[in-house]
Amino acid sequence: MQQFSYLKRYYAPASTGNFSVGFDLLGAAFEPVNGELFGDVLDICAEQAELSLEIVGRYLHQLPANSTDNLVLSCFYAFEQKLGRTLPRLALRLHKNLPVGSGLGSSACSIVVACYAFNDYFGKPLSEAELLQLMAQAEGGVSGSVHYDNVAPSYFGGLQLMLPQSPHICRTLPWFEHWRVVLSYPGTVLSTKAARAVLPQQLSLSHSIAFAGMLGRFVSALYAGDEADAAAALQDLVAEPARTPLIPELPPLRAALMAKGILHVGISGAGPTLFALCRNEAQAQLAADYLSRHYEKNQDATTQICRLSLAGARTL
Ligand SMILES: Nc1ncnc2c1ncn2[C@@H]1O[C@H](COP(=O)(O)OP(=O)(O)OP(=O)(O)O)[C@@H](O)[C@H]1O
Ligand SMILES: N[C@@H](CCO)C(=O)O
Repeated sequence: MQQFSYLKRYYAPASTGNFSVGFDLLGAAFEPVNGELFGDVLDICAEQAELSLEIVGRYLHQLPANSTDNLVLSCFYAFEQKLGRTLPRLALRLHKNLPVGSGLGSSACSIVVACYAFNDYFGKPLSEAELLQLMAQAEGGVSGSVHYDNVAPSYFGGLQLMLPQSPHICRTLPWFEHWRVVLSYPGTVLSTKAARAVLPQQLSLSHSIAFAGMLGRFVSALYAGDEADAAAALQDLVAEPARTPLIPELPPLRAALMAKGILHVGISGAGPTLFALCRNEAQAQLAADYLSRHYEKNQDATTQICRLSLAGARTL
C-alpha cells in the first residue's frame, strides 16, 4: 500500500454471503493467508470545513467517477442523521481494495469500514446492534433488499448465522480451523441487483423444507465437529439453480476441482466470484492455480487463498 498520512486508519474484510447453503442467512469474512489486505481501508485524515473523499486503490476505476456518489459519504450522512446532531466534517480517503459487483461484499465492505470508523472516531455513540442495523439499511439501498449476510461477517468477523426473528440479529458459528477458502474473482462485474432479479419469488413447501433441512444439517454438523457432513451439506437449493446461467463456468469448474478432492465449490454471494473450500493449504494452492488458469478473464481478476477472518472490522 502507498504511504499516506492520516489521523486514524480502519479496515474491514471481504465476505462471502450465502456460503452456498444459507441464502441471505449465512456469511463469512475472509483474509488472505499471505497477510495482504483484501478489504477496504478508510483513513480519517483531518477535520475541516467541508466533508471530502479521496479514493485510491486497485479498484478505484470501478467506482462512480464522482466521489459524491460514494457509499462512504452516504454512510456519513446516515450516521449523522441517526445521531440527530451535526458532526464535524472530515477529510476521508478510501482505499478501494475490493472489486465492485464481485460477490465479495464490496459495497458492504465500504459501508462497514465507514460506519465502524465514524462510530469509533466520534466516541462510540451507537451500540453494536444499532451500528449493524445502519449498515444493513445502507446495504439494502444498494442491492434493493436488506440482507445482513455481508455486513455482519465483515463487521464481526467469522462465520455468521443471521437470526432475523431474534434480538441477537446474528451469531458466530463454529468453523474448522484447518479449512482454507480460495476466492476467485474473474474480473467481470455482476451487480447484486441483477443477480437478485433472477431469483424465484416463491418456494414450494417441499423446497422450503429441503432448504431449512440442509441449513440445519450444516449448522448441526459444525457443532458436532463432523467435517464430512458439513461439507456434504453445502448445497444451494435457492439461488444457484437460478444464477448458474449467469455463471456457466461453475458446473465444469466444480466437477474438475471436486474430482481433485476439493470439498466444495460455490458462488460467493451473488457472484461472479467463486469460492473453493479446501481441507488444507496444499489443496488450496492446487485450487488457486486451477482457478487462476481457468476462471480469471482480465487484469482486474484475482485469486486469493484465505482463512477465516476472525477479527472483522478494526483499527489498523
Ligand atoms: N465504496 C463503494 N464500494 C462499492 N460500491 C460502491 C461504493 N460506492 C458506491 N458504490 C456503488 O454501489 C453499487 C454496488 O453494487 P453491488 O452491490 O452490485 O456490488 P457489490 O457490493 O460489490 O456486490 P457483492 O455484494 O455481490 O460483492 C455499484 O453501483 C457501485 O458503483
Ligand atoms: N445474499 C446476497 C449476497 C449478495 O452478495 C445474495 O445472494 O443476493
